[in-house]
Amino acid sequence: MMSDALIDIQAVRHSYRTASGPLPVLDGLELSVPEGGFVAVVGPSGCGKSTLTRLVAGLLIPDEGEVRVHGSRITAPRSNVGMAFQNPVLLEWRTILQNVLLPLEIVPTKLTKAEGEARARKLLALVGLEGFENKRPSELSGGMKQRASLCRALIHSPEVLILDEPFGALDAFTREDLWQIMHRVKAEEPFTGILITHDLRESIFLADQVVVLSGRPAKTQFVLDIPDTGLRTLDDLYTPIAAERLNILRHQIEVAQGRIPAEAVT
Ligand SMILES: Nc1ncnc2c1ncn2[C@@H]1O[C@H](COP(=O)(O)OP(=O)(O)OP(=O)(O)O)[C@@H](O)[C@H]1O
Repeated sequence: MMSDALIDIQAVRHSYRTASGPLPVLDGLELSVPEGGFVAVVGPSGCGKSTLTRLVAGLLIPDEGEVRVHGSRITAPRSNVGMAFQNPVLLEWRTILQNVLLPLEIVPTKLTKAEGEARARKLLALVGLEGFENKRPSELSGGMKQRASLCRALIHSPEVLILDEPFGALDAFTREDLWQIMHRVKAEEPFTGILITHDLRESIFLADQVVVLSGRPAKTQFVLDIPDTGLRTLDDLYTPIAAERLNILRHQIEVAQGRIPAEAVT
């Protein structure tokens, strides 16, 4: 199918082979992210959200259906992807700056060593870590480590940024700080991204589209567009429209969990 989406997932089905037989995880996954788009994916625990990120990174080829990036079918692992996870996994024997530079040692880059370092310093300043370049990971708080991990995911200007619950382990205030930092980063360093999250407020604050997956095997159950209304502030989460969006998504999650019938929310 022709599409101008940067990431285009169509009719994907996949089962893991396990000792006790095939485990169907995805059945009817559809997802489309335009260039510069930021899509949040929410769904019941264990429904296949991380599996979706593996498909986009080319770490997993689906049994059926297609995963395309820029129109090309993904058939092998992709280096042009940036990833950040709940656990920031920074290397203790490297400084923060050296940690951020790590992807440039692994994936092909046009940047010289000096340019790479300048970019790393710029990204660190953008997330408020100026002055921490030469610290070790253990000298940083959880939120600061996660900010460094975000810089590392962006250092090679990836075609796609995949964030798999990056703020999940942080306390509520730190998480809200990170949300605001994400907006700053997106404005200064535009990216195309997929955010996996369990936090509905996070999804409507950060993304321009929220995709709800059904229970396993997951299909795309519901899509909510969040129109671009310019810069978002935390106050926007306490408006009637935000309350309405959260209510819609909460009900969709209840449907996905099988706790209420689909008819109850239409
Ligand atoms: N390599 C694998 N082999 C077999 N089963 C797997 C494999 N990876 C994941 N699974 C199973 O597939 C299902 C979906 O896993 P996945 O990690 O994609 O879900 P998730 O939605 O990200 O979960 P959570 O919300 O708990 O983070 C789970 O039941 C998991 O146990």
